[in-house]
This record gives sequence, structure tokens and C-alpha cells, in this order.
Amino acid sequence: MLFGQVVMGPAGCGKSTYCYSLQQRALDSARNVLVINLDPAAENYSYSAYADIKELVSVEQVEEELCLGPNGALVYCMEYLLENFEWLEEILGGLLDNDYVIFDCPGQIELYTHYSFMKDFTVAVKHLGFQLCGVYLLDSQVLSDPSKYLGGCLSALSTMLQLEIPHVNVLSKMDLVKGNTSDDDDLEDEEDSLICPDMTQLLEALSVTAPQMFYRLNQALSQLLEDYSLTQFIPLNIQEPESISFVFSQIDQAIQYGEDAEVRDVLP
Ligand SMILES: Nc1nc2c(ncn2[C@@H]2O[C@H](COP(=O)(O)OP(=O)(O)OP(=O)(O)O)[C@@H](O)[C@H]2O)c(=O)[nH]1
Repeated sequence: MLFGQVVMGPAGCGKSTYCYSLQQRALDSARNVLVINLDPAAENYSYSAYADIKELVSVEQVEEELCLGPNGALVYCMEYLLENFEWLEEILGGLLDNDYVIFDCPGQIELYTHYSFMKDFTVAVKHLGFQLCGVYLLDSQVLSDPSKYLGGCLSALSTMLQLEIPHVNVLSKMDLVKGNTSDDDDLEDEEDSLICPDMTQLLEALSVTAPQMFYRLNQALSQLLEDYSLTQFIPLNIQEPESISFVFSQIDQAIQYGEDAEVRDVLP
């Protein structure tokens, strides 16, 4: 059985940096982390890529040859990848059991929330014998803006429902959050180590900033998210090796849970 992560989230949330950190962290573990870039517009990333979609197709090339704008070209590239899936199949075909694959995805979240591409992609990869986990990154800076936080939770939810694979939410760039310190004692208690803002406080803050007519809607949305633990995020501070290990362990658990779970298990 091979394992992999599908790393998603809005542009600039830290996906490529996260992939690089996983690769670095894995240097002293039994896992051999291989990162595959799936963003046909990516210009540079710090990790060493095992494969890159641009070897197959790039946004630049499609824009030029088909006279498409950047978004149309991106969608075309992703569909092209699916139509030519044997390219990836060949790359993944030679992997060994301790190889652990990370797919670094584009930052256009409509690819996960509006199109079926990512769903079809994960189905195809699973057919090759992979257990996948969806990893949705959100920049920790959203914590200072309740409406952005709520919006981020909803886009993570939408992604989770589209992909139908085990899923975790990760709050990136925690080194930028003031007063954020994690020590080994904290990490021993997993529940305490997860970030889960108080929804009552969030609602109060929203009632100040959002128009009154949205109050009941915001109340219902935050209740729904809280009931399903969808406001829970794994904090990621890439400067702390134990934080990266913690993310890894939470993803292992999510994959294990996904293997065991039936639909009734996720009902509140
Ligand atoms: N302080 C801090 N900065 C970070 C962290 N992760 C990423 N950044 C910075 O945030 C910016 C965007 O990071 P990327 O890793 O390229 O983000 P991305 O999600 O891959 O971006 P797209 O490819 O555009 O979707 C870069 O300037 C990074 O240096 C982090 O954990 N801490």
C-alpha cells in the first residue's frame, strides 16, 4: 500500500513551503517523501520535485497555442493531465513501499470546489493502490478576521465534500502568530494541540463587522461547522520539527480512520 497527500488551499497559503518542510523533515525518518508539482503555472518552488506537470503541459504553452486566458489555460492543463494520465501512472508505477507522495496542487480553489477534476484525479490515483489524504491549508492570518476564517472553513468543507477522501485542515504560518509557542508537553495532548476558535466569540465578532441581516445565517453556519468539528485545524509551524511531525501523525490517523470509517461515523 502506498500513501500520499493532496495538498490544497488558496494561493499563497504556504502549500509549496509545507511540501518542502515535509521533505526536509523526512530526511531523518523512514519515509521517502517525493513531491510532485501539479501546478502548471508554478514558476519556482524550494523542494526538489520528483515530477512536474510542466514536463507534460504548462499554462504558458496553452495560453500561447490556444489563445486562452490564465484561468482557462489552467483548467485546460488539469483536464489534459487527466486525459494523459498514463504520464503520471508511469511515474508512480515504479515507487516502493516507503515512498510517500505529496501532490502540490494549484492555488485556484475553484479547481476543488467547482470542477470535478480533483475528484477524478484522486479516484485515478487511488486505483493505482494509493491511500490519500486531502490536506487543506489556510493561512493563520485569517484568525484575525472572523469572516475570512468562516469563509476558509467553508471552502475547506466544500473541498472535503467534493473529494470524498480522508481530510485534515492545517493552519499554516503559525510562526507569525503572536504568542504561539508549542512545547513537547502540549503535543502530548492531541486535542489541546488542535486549534479550534470559540464559535460564540467568532459570532460576536461577526455581529460587529457583518450586516445584521446575516446574523442568523452566520449563527447557523458556525453551529454547523462546530457540530461537525469542521473548525478544527492542525497548527503548523515549519520552524519547529515537532510541529511537522505532529501534522504527519494527524494525517496518518486520518488515513487510518478513513479506512475504517463508514458514512455513519461522520454523522454527529
Ligand atoms: N512566515 C512564514 N511564511 C511562509 C510560511 N509558508 C509560506 N510562507 C511564505 O508565504 C509565501 C507563499 O508561500 P508558498 O509556499 O509559495 O505558497 P503556495 O500556497 O504554494 O502559493 P501558490 O503556489 O501561489 O498557490 C512565500 O513568500 C513563503 O515564503 C510559513 O510557514 N511561515
